[in-house]
Amino acid sequence: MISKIELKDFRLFENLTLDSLNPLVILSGKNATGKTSILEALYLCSTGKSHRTNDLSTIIKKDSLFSIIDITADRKYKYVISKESRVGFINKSEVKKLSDFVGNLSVVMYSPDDISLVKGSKLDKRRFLDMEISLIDKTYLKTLNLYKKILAERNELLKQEDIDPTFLDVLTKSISEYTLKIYDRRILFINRLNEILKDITIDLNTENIRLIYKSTYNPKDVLDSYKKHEKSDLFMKSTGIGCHRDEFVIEMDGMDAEEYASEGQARLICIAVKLALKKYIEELTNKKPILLLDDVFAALDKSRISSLVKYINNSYQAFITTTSVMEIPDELLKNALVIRMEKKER
Ligand SMILES: Nc1ncnc2c1ncn2[C@@H]1O[C@H](COP(=O)(O)OP(=O)(O)OP(=O)(O)O)[C@@H](O)[C@H]1O
Repeated sequence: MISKIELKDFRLFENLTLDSLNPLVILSGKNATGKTSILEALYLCSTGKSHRTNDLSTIIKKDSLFSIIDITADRKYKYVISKESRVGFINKSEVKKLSDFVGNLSVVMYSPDDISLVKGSKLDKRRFLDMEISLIDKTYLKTLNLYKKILAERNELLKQEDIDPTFLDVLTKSISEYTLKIYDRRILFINRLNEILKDITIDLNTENIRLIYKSTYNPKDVLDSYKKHEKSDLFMKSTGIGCHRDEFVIEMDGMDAEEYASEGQARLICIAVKLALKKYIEELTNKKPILLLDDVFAALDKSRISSLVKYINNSYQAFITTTSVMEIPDELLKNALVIRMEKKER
């Protein structure tokens, strides 16, 4: 459980300390008081990445050189971010490889931006798969990086004037093997999420939700798919099929949620997927992920809120942001530490 958070030169905070934290923490305050930034800091310490930007230099407080996030939980985690580098520390010792720092502190976050799981681009969806699977399975990240290397090499070769067919065959065989490995791992992840989602959708009293993986090749014979696509690849001078082109769609009672889900339904789908992810991480890693819920109640009606309360109260620890504590159900408020975020007068 996280008992203390200290931020230095992080986003709008010059120095912030939140101490003696509870299993349930509610961050309440007006817009732009830094509620989301606190969740972002926890997410960064867990995944090494921000959920809202790819450019980590933007998280450093304006006119400062670096940000420091200090978290006290089962161990002490420190993440130092400068414009040029990122360094993680566990119990004051520097962790040489960032990949060994990430994933130690386990969190699952829901943010309104997660709507991209339902309505976003193929890239958004692949990012979700790759990021979440990488955090629970380090060999997946290695496989993915090797895949990207072979893909770059194959694309490079396809751009050449005189293509050596033997070399192309070697790369095609290799990329098809890595594609299958990545496909298998993604399918394993999606199948288990779908199993868990069955119970969660009953509890949340929502439509049936299923993630359906869409591959750009025939997984039963990946090499043959690449061979059949070779002519087009040679013409386009780029590899047109493979894991870098796959995606998933989410079905709601058998219909494509991207087309048919209302705003509220889409948000509920995202919440359900994140709750399923939390359960999956628990099963697989024996860790107890901390729930980070950004503005989670805004989109939900009363009955859905009370179902969600059950999940939150049963979770190991949860941080919830809200612009008004009035939005928070009494069953949560009575157990919560409410931190009121104030805007600094300029
Ligand atoms: N690098 C930075 N340096 C200084 N201030 C920053 C930086 N990045 C963001 N901010 C400021 O932080 C504030 C946003 O904080 P944050 O998004 O955490 O607020 P919030 O309380 O979650 O708001 P909302 O309720 O609107 O979601 C904005 O005023 C923004 O201008």
